[in-house]
Amino acid sequence: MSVHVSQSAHKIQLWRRLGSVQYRDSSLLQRQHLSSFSSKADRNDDLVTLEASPDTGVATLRMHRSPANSLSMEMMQSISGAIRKAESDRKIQSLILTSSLPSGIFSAGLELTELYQPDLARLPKFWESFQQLYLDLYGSRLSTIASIGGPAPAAGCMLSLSCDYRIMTDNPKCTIGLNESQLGIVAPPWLAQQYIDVIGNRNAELALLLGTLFTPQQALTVGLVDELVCSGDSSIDEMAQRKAAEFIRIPPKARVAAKELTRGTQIAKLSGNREEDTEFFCSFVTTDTVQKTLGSYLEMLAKRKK
Ligand SMILES: CCCCCC/C=C\CC(=O)SCCNC(=O)CCNC(=O)[C@H](O)C(C)(C)COP(=O)(O)OP(=O)(O)OC[C@H]1O[C@@H](n2cnc3c(N)ncnc32)[C@H](O)[C@@H]1OP(=O)(O)O
Repeated sequence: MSVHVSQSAHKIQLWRRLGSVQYRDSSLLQRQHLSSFSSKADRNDDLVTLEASPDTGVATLRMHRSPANSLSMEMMQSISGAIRKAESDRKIQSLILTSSLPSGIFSAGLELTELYQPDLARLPKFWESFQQLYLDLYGSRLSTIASIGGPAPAAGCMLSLSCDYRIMTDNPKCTIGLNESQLGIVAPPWLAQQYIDVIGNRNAELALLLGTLFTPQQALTVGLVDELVCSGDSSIDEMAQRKAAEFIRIPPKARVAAKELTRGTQIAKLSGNREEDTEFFCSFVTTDTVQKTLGSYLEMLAKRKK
């Protein structure tokens, strides 16, 4: 236990050092105009759908925030709300998390307009919603299955890592991983720890440094996903339903206790450190250096599209 705490404290210090030393004294934001990245608050609640089936004990949470299921504050709150709703139904034991966007994109990660030239009053609430989503999904009493039919970079990968089981479509265009370093940012310690726990220290170290996005085959090899579905095989939804049924056959109390064994420490750690984590995020993301790099990344995305 004490080893865990000291390792985590060290990680937080490393994260903080990136903000306070490398980017010290750079508090003014560079304002750049990027017309295609201008949205901020979502106007409606129609971002996710929850379909619960008391007969099977399985609920399906479908994300459909067009165009890429990027995680705005409202989107994260909607997902958290749907997880809690499913949990409140005692007949539900399993949750499948998936996308219903026609493009198949699972989630493009954090909504970049929340990070770039951010609304400073909204920024802490945005980050708290991200923490809350992690706590709700990673700590859920439900068995959770990510059905990943498209790309899942950065916080999209976090959604998958927070589930108990990950099934992905075997299409090389669908990549997954924590690519933050490519954007000039770094994953928070609790997200990096999930990565380490799932793919091992060395794989995580290299992938975090390089911002690697794994193809499905590579993701399977490093253990980032548990199973691949080839087109022509049974559908990814059917496979997710089958896996959910397998989890449901385990007595729920034992299943939840087993989850607590592997996740409890990390969940308690973030729960006790939310304010500090938020303060660090807000000061880090608003530095000149991070803002410039995010601006360039957004331009690159817009150009790539053209
Ligand atoms: C400072 C400390 C912060 C620490 C935080 C650490 C935790 C998490 C960080 C993040 O999650 S940052 C987000 C990282 N995400 C990405 O790098 C993904 C960027 N997007 C893509 O690579 C691609 O869009 C895609 C997901 C692979 C899909 O590619 P595809 O070719 O199918 O579609 P596109 O044409 O590129 O995109 C469609 C549409 O979506 C918009 N979009 C994509 N990603 C985002 C996003 N993250 N936020 C906002 N908007 C996004 C893209 O601009 C297109 O919009 P339109 O032009 O169609 O309006």
